[in-house]
Amino acid sequence: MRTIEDLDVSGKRVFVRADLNVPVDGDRITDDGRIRAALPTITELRERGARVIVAAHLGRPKGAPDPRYSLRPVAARLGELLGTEVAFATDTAGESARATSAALADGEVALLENVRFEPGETSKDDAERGELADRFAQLADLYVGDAFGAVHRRHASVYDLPGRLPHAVGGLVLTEVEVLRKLTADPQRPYAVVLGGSKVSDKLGVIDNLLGTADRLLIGGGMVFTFLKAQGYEVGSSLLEADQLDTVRGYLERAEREGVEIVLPVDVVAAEKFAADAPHAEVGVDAIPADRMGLDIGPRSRVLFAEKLADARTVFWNGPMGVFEMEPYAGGTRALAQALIDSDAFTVVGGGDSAAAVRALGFDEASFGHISTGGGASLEYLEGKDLPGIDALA
Ligand SMILES: Nc1ncnc2c1ncn2[C@@H]1O[C@H](COP(=O)(O)OP(=O)(O)O)[C@@H](O)[C@H]1O
Ligand SMILES: O=C(OP(=O)(O)O)[C@H](O)COP(=O)(O)O
Repeated sequence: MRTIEDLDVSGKRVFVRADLNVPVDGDRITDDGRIRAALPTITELRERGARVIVAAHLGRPKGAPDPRYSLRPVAARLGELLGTEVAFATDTAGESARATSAALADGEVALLENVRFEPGETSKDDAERGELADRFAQLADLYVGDAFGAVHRRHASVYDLPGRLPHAVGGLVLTEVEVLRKLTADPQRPYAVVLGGSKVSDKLGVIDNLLGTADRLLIGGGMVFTFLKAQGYEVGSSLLEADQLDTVRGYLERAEREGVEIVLPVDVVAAEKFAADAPHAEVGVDAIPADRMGLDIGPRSRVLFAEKLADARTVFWNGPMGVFEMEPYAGGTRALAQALIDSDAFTVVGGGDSAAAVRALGFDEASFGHISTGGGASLEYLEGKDLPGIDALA
């Protein structure tokens, strides 16, 4: 795979696909970790005289412009961090994108509007993605793939575009893969994987493969309720993937057969609604009221999870244990982060929100072995799956 050192970038327009999918509250960026992680590649390209066109997604808009998902605030923050103006194209691959990229001088940077405003970006149809990739290709001379958090997505700007331009892999992707390789090659055991968060349908599938590699699987966050329901508990109005219950029962049986320990919470914090000021209480998993939703793991579960991590030698964690953005439901995630720090294990925290949680709750990033910018991407890498955004760079 070519790296950016192998490209002659001086005076060239370089399309950099980055993962700038940061958490936002209105137009305020609540954690800029992914923007910071994108800086080294952009800075090196600028210093070598490239005209840098950055492309990225924010959230999951439905293939049309939606002001809630505009990257404009990200352009401003990127400019602050780079210490230079970042031009912002108000469309993704249209008139503004063409004019903005054409106006760049050597060493200057532009950011395109959210690539997911174009239906072709995430389309399952090769031709539709290809049509968008063709338009992207007209904006630039070279392509750099540096969006580690999105390399598991077969999307136009990640997968189809590199085949249309001379390309190279970015330094962030290289660093991430180097660390994660340690976890696939020969992890020190016991090897524990902690899964949580809200992208439940996306991430349930990885469990099948993790049962073959991990010694212990701890389940928290929104993932919990499909497991509890599969075991016969009522979960009220909690996040539930009702069509995955049989799959999850299959995982539980297989884990039992193969001696992999699946650790589930024994209590949760159940709230009347998804709000920080909602009435809430700690309840056993056998007593979740029908009109309440589980928004965090409970105190007994926090102790249990810490015990299960204490003697681990390797831990991979993706997905917050609860809705950490609201203080009443942050305790589980805080306790889990502390348990990783207290263990002697090599610890990897992956995922946009998991990394943001660790920082928001005041932990020192240096207390962890590695903080990865990719959650789903790391998990698919650990599964040994082909990652479209890396394969396309070969
Ligand atoms: N019990 C829960 N119910 C609903 N959402 C939850 C629950 N636990 C955690 N979450 C949410 O999960 C989100 C992060 O999930 P996800 O995107 O899968 O993680 P990551 O970005 O780290 O890969 C957070 O915004 C958090 O509020
Ligand atoms: O936030 C991301 O992934 P993550 O939540 O698994 O870390 C990436 O930006 C990918 O976003 P997507 O899961 O909407 O494709």
